[in-house]
Amino acid sequence: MGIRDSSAPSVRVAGQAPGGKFIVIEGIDGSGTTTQAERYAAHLRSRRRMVHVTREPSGGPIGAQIRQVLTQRLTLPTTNQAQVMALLFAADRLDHVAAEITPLLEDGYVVISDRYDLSSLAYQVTSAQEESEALGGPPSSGTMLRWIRELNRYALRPHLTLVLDVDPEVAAQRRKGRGGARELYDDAELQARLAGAYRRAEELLPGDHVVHIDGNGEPDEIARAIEAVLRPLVGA
Ligand SMILES: Nc1ncnc2c1ncn2[C@@H]1O[C@H](COP(=O)(O)OP(=O)(O)O)[C@@H](O)[C@H]1O
Ligand SMILES: Cc1cn([C@H]2C[C@H](O)[C@@H](COP(=O)(O)OP(=O)(O)O)O2)c(=O)[nH]c1=O
Repeated sequence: MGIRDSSAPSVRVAGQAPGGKFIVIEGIDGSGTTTQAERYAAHLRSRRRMVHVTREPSGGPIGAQIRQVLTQRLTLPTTNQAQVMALLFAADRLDHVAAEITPLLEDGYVVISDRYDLSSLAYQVTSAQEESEALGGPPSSGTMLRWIRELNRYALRPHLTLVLDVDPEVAAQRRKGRGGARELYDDAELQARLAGAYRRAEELLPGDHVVHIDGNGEPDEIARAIEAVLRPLVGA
């Protein structure tokens, strides 16, 4: 079981809330973030800790709109689609932090978010790059990366971001097993590029504490690795 730890203190503009702990879990579609967020919460509950699992897009009003786009119930114009999505996700994130995450942290909860701004830095940067390539345009990733960081300047920094690194073929098999309708980013080539972006997550989030966990194995083995990584931070 491989673990890679950036061990950097947070130096981003937005501070960390006092009280509880804010943990983010990230990875490509089908990497197991939902499964592992729930498993870790169950572990903490069994130790009588106050824990809350949330996700992005959030359950708030902007999150609901984003889900309509992801399920292609709502269609955006194809030009600058990644930019529009980045704006929607950044707006949803600030609402999510203010309405749900910060109040619970202030009450001392461990808040686990299934996705946060690393998803925007991976998905929207990579899909903008694909769009630009399809139009025969110049590489756009540096500009887009800086712009998305700016959009998320006021997003509360997590105490720790866990990245589940999973081979895109393994994740695709899992998505197939899970069933459900095809979503906006459900494309093999995009998911392979995203897996590469996640492997370089600490470059996308300079100053944040990022830990990689090999997510290809059995759920129990991954859950044990996550508990070991988070024990010093959470104390359980
Ligand atoms: N380590 C694992 N090994 C095999 N299957 C898994 C593993 N983790 C999750 N799954 C299954 O794969 C599917 C996708 O997992 P999920 O947690 O929903 O991923 P994500 O939220 O990252 O898209 C689900 O059906 C889940 O039960
Ligand atoms: C938070 C966030 C998610 N996303 C994408 C990643 C997923 O494809 C989708 C979330 O949909 P969801 O159905 O929750 O997928 P999963 O169970 O794999 O997390 O939204 C972004 O593109 N940017 C973001 O900032």
